[in-house]
Amino acid sequence: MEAERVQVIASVCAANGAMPPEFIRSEHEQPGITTFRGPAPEIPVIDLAVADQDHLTIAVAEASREWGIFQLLNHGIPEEVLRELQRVGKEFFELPQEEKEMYAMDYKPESSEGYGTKLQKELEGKKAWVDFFFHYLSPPARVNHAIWPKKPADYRKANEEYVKHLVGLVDKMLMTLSRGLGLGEHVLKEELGGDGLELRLKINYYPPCPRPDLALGVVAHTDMCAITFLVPNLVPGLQVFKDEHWIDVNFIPNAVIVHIGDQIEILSNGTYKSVLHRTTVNKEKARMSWPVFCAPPGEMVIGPLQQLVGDESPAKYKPKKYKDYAYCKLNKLPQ
Ligand SMILES: O=C(O)CCC(=O)C(=O)O
Ligand SMILES: [Fe+2]
Repeated sequence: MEAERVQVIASVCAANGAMPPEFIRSEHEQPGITTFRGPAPEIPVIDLAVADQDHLTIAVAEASREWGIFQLLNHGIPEEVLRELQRVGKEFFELPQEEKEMYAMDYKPESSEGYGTKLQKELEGKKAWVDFFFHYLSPPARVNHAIWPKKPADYRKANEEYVKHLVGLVDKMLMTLSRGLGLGEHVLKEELGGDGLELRLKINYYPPCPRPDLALGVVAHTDMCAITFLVPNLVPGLQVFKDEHWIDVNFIPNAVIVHIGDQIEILSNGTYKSVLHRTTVNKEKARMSWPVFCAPPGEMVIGPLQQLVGDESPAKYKPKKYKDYAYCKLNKLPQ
């Protein structure tokens, strides 16, 4: 089935100013109504250059317990590497439509890769104002360069450079999160498959939208993976649900945004929170973001760490193979 790309719909809207009704959210979701306008706390910002290991552990553990999301400064990924990742992704989405369609993904397995748009409408029959591209970045055995964009020509180089830096940051944060639970620093990574940990890039492309007050980019969700590392472009749009309010994440140039996902919430037996988040869109500008979802291999069984479970703190989640968890989540079945 040929999907209708939001980018194509948006170019028609830009010409006639009309907003297609399937993108108009009901009032309880509309960002124009539900975005909190009062003074809101900012999501935690953690500067890796100033934090010594103990302070870093305390800051990361607290942010992960209270928020499930934080921004990292001085994370060690050079600015030029981020700029290149963003440039090549943007150039891909600016290619003629028929060139992008050569990468159209098939939606069968959970691990699909390629160019896509959400086919099924969500609850209440509404559609998300976003197109995307998915592909693995790591481990090498999982990477299929045949599906990576061939244009621009330096797409591969820019992405390989990014992942080279990112894997070190992922390890560092998993070690920090382990220490924050009072565990040995390698515990979380091992429970997530060790070097088999899978990093999958998604590029989100949110075209300009005539009525950003009525539409949503990505609808409210928690990430099903273990942990997500996200780089946005300059257009704001990420919101998190905190203390019953949808609040905007403030933009900090060159920061990397870290989301705790469902699998770390489960491993930590609920100590760390998988953050509920969504995205809004912009009237004039295309918003883009580059989340990298870090997840265990599908066969790994994930459940509360036995070191964290006892009479005082019974297990809150059932152990489950990650692929079964993903299947239930994607099909909206109970876990
Ligand atoms: O675009 C963003 O900032 C967030 C996207 C997101 O939450 C997702 O793709 O899972
Ligand atoms: Fe997300």
